[in-house]
Amino acid sequence: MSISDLFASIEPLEGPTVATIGTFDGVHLGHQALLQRVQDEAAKRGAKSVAFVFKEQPRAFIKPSTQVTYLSDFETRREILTKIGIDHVIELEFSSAIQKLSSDEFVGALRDRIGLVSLILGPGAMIGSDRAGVEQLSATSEHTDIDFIGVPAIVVDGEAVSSSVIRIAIVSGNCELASKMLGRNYSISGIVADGEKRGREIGFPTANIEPKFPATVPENGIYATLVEVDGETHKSATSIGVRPTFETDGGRTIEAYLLDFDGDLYTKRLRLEFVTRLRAEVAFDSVEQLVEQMNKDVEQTRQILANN
Ligand SMILES: Cc1cc2nc3c(=O)[nH]c(=O)nc-3n(C[C@H](O)[C@H](O)[C@H](O)COP(=O)(O)O)c2cc1C
Ligand SMILES: Nc1ncnc2c1ncn2[C@@H]1O[C@H](COP(=O)(O)OP(=O)(O)O)[C@@H](O)[C@H]1O
Repeated sequence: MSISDLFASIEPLEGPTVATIGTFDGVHLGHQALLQRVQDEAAKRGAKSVAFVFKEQPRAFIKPSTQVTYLSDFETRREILTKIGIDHVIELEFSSAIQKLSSDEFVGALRDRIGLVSLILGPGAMIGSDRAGVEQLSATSEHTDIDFIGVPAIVVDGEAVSSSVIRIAIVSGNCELASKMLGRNYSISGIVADGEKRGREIGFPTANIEPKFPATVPENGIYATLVEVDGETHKSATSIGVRPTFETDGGRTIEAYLLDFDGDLYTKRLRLEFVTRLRAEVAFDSVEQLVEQMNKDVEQTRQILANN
C-alpha cells in the first residue's frame, strides 16, 4: 500500500493548516493549552486548525493485552475539541502500516494531504517509527518548510498534567486532583440499568449506571456526585463497589441515589460527575446500620454540594 493510500480516508484539505496529533483522552488542561496554541498559530498564518485524534490509545494497538481505560469516549473528545474551536477534528486509525512510517514519511503525507505548514506537539510526543520529537524534527527533518513547535507541560500541584496521571488520580479516589487537571469534574456517562430492586425497599432507590466504553472507574467507595439527566442537574450520593452488606461475590456496580428526586430513570442516559470521595464501602452487620450510614452520607453530600 502506498503512503497516499494509507491517508486516503482523510478528507483532503487545501491548506494551509496547523495541526496537532494525539489521543486527547480527557481533553485536560495540558491538551487545552496545546489546542489553544494550534489555534493561535493557525490564526497567525491565516490557516485552519486541525487535530488528528487516535480513537484508541496507540499502546492498546501496540500491545493488545494491555488493559486500557479512558477518561472520555471518542465522541465526547470530538465534541469538546469542536467546541474549543478546532476547525477539523480528524479521526486517525492507528495501524501497523502507519506505525511503520518514518516521521519524514508521515509529515510528508500530511503536507500533501492537508497542506500542513506547522505541526505542534505536546511534551514528550514522538512521531514515526524513528520516534522523533520536536527537537529532532526541527533539526533533521527533510521538511524544512514545516514549522515544528513543542508546547510545555501544564503543572498542577507540582505535577505535569497528563491523561495517565489523571487516570491514576481517579482510580485512587482523588476526585479533586482529577478536577483540577481536567479543568472540570471527572464524569462517567451511561444508561440506567436494572439492579436487584433492593434500593427502594431500604428507602434509597439507586440508578445503576453502565458505561458503554472502558471508562476509568473511581476506586470503590461512596462519593458526593452531581447527576445530569434530561437536561437537569441533581445532587447525588453514589456508591461504587460490590455491596458487601448484601453480596458475597457481587459484581462491581456504580449506583447513584439522587437527592430530593422521585421518578423513573430506567434506560435513560445519565452523566455522573465526581466531586469528592466520602468513605470506603463497608460490610455492615445489618441493613439498619447501612441505612443509618446512608442517611449520614446524604447529609454530608448536601453540605459538600451546598454551592452547586
Ligand atoms: C450513599 C450510598 C452508600 C452506600 N454504602 C454502602 C456500604 O457501605 N456498604 C454496602 O454494602 N453497600 C452500600 N451501598 C449500596 C447499597 O447496598 C445498594 O445501593 C443497595 O443494595 C441497592 O442495590 P440495588 O440498586 O441493586 O437494588 C451504598 C449505596 C449508597 C447510595
Ligand atoms: N431518588 C432516586 N434516585 C435514583 N433512582 C430513583 C430515585 N427515585 C426513583 N428512582 C428510580 O428507581 C430506580 C432504582 O430503584 P432500585 O430499587 O434501586 O432498583 P434497581 O435495583 O433496579 O436499581 C432507578 O433506576 C430510578 O428509575
